[in-house]
Amino acid sequence: MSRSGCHTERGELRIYESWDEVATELADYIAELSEVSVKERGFFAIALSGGSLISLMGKLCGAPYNKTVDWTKWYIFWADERVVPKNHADSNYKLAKDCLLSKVPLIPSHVYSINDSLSAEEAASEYEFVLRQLVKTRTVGVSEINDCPKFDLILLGMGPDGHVASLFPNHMVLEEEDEWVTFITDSPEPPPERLTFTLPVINSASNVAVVVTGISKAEMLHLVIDDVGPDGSMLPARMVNPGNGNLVWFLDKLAASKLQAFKCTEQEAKTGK
Ligand SMILES: O=C1O[C@H](COP(=O)(O)O)[C@@H](O)[C@H](O)[C@H]1O
Repeated sequence: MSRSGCHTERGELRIYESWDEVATELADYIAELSEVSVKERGFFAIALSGGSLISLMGKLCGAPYNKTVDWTKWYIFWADERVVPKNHADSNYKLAKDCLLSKVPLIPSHVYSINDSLSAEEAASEYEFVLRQLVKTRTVGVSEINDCPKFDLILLGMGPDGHVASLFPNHMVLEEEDEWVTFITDSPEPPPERLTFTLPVINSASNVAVVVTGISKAEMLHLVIDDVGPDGSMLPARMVNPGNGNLVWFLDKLAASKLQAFKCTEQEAKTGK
C-alpha cells in the first residue's frame, strides 16, 4: 500500500513499502496509461531508460498484463542508450529486450532501437530523424507549445549523482534547446559515449515517471525533491518538469527516507496526528 501519494512542486510522490510494491504499482500505472493512450490516440509511444527501471517493469510480462495490454499498439523508444553493440552487456536495448521486450507480444518493427553501427553523433541525428518522421504521422504526438515529440510516457531512473537518462550534472548538454536527441562522449560513468533525449523532449511528454529505489539515492532525492543544497541549478533530476504533462515519482521507502514528505507521514503514523 502507498504510504503517501502527495503532490509537491516537483510532481506527485508515490512512496511504497518495498521494491516489490513499486514494481506492482509501476506495472499497473504503465498498463493504465497504455489503455488511455490507445483509446485516445490509437498508439502508445513509450520511451524507456536503462538501469534498475527495467527489472522494476518485469511484472508487465505476467498476468494480467500479458493478456490485457494491447501490445500491438506499443511503440518503444529509448530516452538514452550507450554507444555499444546491441548485444553488449552495457546496452540499454539488450537489457530491455532480455528482461521485457522478448517476453511480450510486441510488433518487432515498433521497437525503435538506436543504430549501433554508427558513431555517437551520427546515431543521435539518425534517431532524431526517425522521431521526426513518426511525429509527422502522429504515431508519436506533438507538443502544443513547441515542435517537440510528445511521448505518452517517458520512464526515467535517477543515478545517485542525480543524472537522468544520460544527462549528467553540470554537463553542457543540459542547455541544449534545439536538438531532440544528442550525444556525449564524456559520461562520468562508463561507457563514456552515450545518446540521450534532451530536456525539451523529456519535458514535452504527456507523462514522465521517475523510478527511484534504494538507500544510495536517498540523499540525492532529498536534494532534488525538497529543493535543498547550494547548487541545484544544473541537477538533471531537478530539471525534469513536464510543463503540460504529469510527473510522478515512484519511490520505495529507502529512497524516500530523507524526504520531508516521508518524515511527516512517518511522524503522523507514530503519533496518529
Ligand atoms: O546510466 C544510466 O543510469 C540511469 C540510472 O540507473 P539506475 O540503475 O541507477 O536506476 C538510467 O536511468 C539510465 O538509463 C542509464 O543509462
